[in-house]
Amino acid sequence: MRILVATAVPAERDAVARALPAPGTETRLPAGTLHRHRTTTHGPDTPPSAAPLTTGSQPASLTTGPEYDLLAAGVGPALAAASTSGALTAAALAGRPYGLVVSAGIAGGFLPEAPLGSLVLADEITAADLGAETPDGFLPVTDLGFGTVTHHPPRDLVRAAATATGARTGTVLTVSTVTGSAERAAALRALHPRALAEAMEGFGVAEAAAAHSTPVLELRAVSNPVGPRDRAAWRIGDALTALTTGFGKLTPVLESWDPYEP
Ligand SMILES: O=C(O)c1cccc(C(=O)CC[C@H]2O[C@@H](n3cnc4c(=O)[nH]cnc43)[C@H](O)[C@@H]2O)c1
Repeated sequence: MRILVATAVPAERDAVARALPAPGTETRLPAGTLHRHRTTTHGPDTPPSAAPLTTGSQPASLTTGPEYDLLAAGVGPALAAASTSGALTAAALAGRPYGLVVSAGIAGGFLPEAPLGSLVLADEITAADLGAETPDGFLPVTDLGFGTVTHHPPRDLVRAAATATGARTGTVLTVSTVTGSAERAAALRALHPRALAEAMEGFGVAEAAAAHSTPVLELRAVSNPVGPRDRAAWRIGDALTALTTGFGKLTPVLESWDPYEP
């Protein structure tokens, strides 16, 4: 299976890359640069040092495992959607479509459920503020008769991935504005009681994946609490380390996942 992993920034992409065994090759697209990591399975006669990285004329004891394309897709839902869509379209036109898209990166966590350094897996990827303010409160665009505000990753995949990584599962919100006050954090939780984390790309990545009928997953490592802004208190390094560790535990699950299994 080919898997597209979309992060916001290169530091997050590189944190994911550190969990993958093979060195990446780079492919330029109009929408960004894909860093390709190919996993291989070695038979008893093929020491890893002798294994070629290309798929052409492989020895019988070497099979090609899943291929991961890592993309720093940009910050925010619109750029993330555009970049992800570009990569999905390029793959489809090349006759090598992706079987799964993963939105990965750091996030703000709602305390106490999602503490700093913890992992969160989305069972719902929700656009938190896509809608309209009315005198009676916020209305999602779906209540206005448009589009969608939530995407659901495959339930069996979320369950297996959470078991393997130790991540908590719940709603991951996508916002265009990072929350900066206790009042806004409380308002978001009132609207989305199952929310564990907020980030800025998941819904955009999921919209692009849905347009290509491709399943999506969102994995986040918590770098800061959702609430009053205190950038100096963000623990980005710890979150990137947690992302690497979590992604390393996730790969066997992705590699054994059968999208057609009921
Ligand atoms: O400065 C750095 O070294 C650095 C390294 C990795 C990532 C960053 C970012 O600033 C990533 C921005 C990205 O993170 C998500 N995020 C993190 N916390 C929150 C939050 O509280 N609310 C919303 N989004 C958050 C988000 O997806 C951003 O795109 C810097």
